[in-house]
Amino acid sequence: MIKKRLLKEVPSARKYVWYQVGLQWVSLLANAGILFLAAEQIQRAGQGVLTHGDLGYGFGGMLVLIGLKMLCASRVQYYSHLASCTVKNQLRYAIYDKLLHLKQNYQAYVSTSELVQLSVEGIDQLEIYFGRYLPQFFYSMLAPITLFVMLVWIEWKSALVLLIFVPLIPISIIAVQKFAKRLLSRYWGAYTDLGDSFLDNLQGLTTLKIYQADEWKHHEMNKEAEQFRRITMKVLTMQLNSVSVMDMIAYGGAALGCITAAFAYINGSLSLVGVLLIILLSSEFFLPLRLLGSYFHIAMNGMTASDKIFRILDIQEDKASTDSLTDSLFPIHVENLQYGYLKDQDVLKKIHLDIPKGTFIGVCGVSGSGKSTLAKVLCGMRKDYRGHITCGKQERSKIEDASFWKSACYVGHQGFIAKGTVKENLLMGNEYANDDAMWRALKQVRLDAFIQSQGGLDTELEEGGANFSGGQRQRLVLARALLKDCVFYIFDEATSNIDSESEQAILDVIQELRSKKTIFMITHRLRAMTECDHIYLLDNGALQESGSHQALMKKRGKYYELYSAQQELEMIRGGERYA
Ligand SMILES: Nc1ncnc2c1ncn2[C@@H]1O[C@H](COP(=O)(O)OP(=O)(O)OP(=O)(O)O)[C@@H](O)[C@H]1O
Repeated sequence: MIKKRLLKEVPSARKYVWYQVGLQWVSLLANAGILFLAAEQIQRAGQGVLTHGDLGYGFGGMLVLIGLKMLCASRVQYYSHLASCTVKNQLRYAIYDKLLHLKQNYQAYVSTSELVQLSVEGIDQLEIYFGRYLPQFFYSMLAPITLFVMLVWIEWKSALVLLIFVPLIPISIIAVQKFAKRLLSRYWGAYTDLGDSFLDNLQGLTTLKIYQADEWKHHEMNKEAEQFRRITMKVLTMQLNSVSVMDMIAYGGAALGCITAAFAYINGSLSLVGVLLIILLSSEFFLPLRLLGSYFHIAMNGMTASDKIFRILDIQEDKASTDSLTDSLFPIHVENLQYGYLKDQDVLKKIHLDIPKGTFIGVCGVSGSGKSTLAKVLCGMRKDYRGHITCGKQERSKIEDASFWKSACYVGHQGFIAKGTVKENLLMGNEYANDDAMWRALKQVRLDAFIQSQGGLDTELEEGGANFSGGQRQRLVLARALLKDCVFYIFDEATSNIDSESEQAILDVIQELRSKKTIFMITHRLRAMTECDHIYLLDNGALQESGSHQALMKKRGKYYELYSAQQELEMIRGGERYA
């Protein structure tokens, strides 16, 4: 019923839990005092001996105790809030910190939507665990014992009856716990799956509309949502049933305690004050546990979410990647490289390749041959490879990413563009770049005239650069990469899915760069490869051919076949265009 790891994870929230328990206990004593004073007044009134002095003393005392109770209640709220805030802050910080340590690699372990759900709603559920459930847990142990100690002096039989019924409530909670755990695990599974599908479908809505597949996806989502609704209803039913059982125990126990006290009063072994006190306090025996039971289900939800949060926090980071790049990045030497996303399914198979300083290296191959995977491994996004990648004399997997990225830059086919101005996006490449340098870079990628016409460097970009065309976005990404001015550029399909004018502009820039930098270019457009110093052709994850464009063409192997087929296709397209 208590998760020790959660308590350990947020030590600073623990003191607020104890403060709440203490204040609730003081409030219980105050309540007992109020009831005692009220019972005493009633007895005196019944005996006809109630004086003005008694009334003043009784009501005055009750007012003071009511004030104390109110103060305790407000402080309990305050500390509950503090406990929740501390937990939320610390756990969200821990997740964020973990993500920073996992770097680009985090998606290998957890999907973005699951991460968002756990960090937002999952942690919100823990707010109740710390803010309400935990203090209530300890208080509901303390309250019946305190009341028993008080009432046992008044009438031991009634006190014992009340005490005996109390443990039945936690027993009923424990009985449903096992079932609840399984059910809540399924609930969270359905919830994160639905979140994944929702995000996926939202991102691909345009494509779904184009293929008129939105209706079909709509039905799929409805099915998933229905599954989620069913499991949610099961969770609610389980919670309501369990609350009903607890109510039966609580009210049954209180009633039995009251009946025992009433008999004692009739027999004359108990005073009126005693019987009134037992009747009025009997519900206090059960109320804390009854409340604990209703918090328990929400807390269980949080505990299940916490299992998933701990799974993220427990991901083993690449502790080995702590070395700075001490010497030159070059030559980069890849030897016997093997890598697979899944166990026993290698996507890269015993690859050997060299990237000497100042060379222009090309990698090609049909779709799915492993080109992007090779780039990911080279960039350190996947470090659990077998074989060797040495940068100078250092193993790539041991080099800290920040140190690697000081010398290198990666340009993929969909570079990240942040909401903000063109200038802000360019400054990401080099925070010290001045306006002249930015205009030079924009000119190099042939985007200067367009940016000028839009309002200059302060032109606003929407999220993801949505108000720019695909080609303009890609040229902006390249301008940013140029401003970085590093020694090693990795281009991974940097010209795919864009117009021919933008493609040519990007290829021209890469050509210009080759005299000054080391370039590793992945593309399936073989026309762009003819100027490479060395080309590697991958086939099904293995290195099939390598050499210069001329040597590979002479060889008349796979490269020749692919190149000739693409040339033919382009000629046909060209013919069609001019027909
Ligand atoms: N995250 C992933 N998890 C599991 N398998 C993956 C993942 N990414 C890629 N793969 C698999 O690895 C293989 C190589 O993919 P990769 O993206 O490296 O190919 P590629 O040559 O770059 O293809 P393309 O030219 O189409 O981009 C494919 O069979 C693909 O299904």
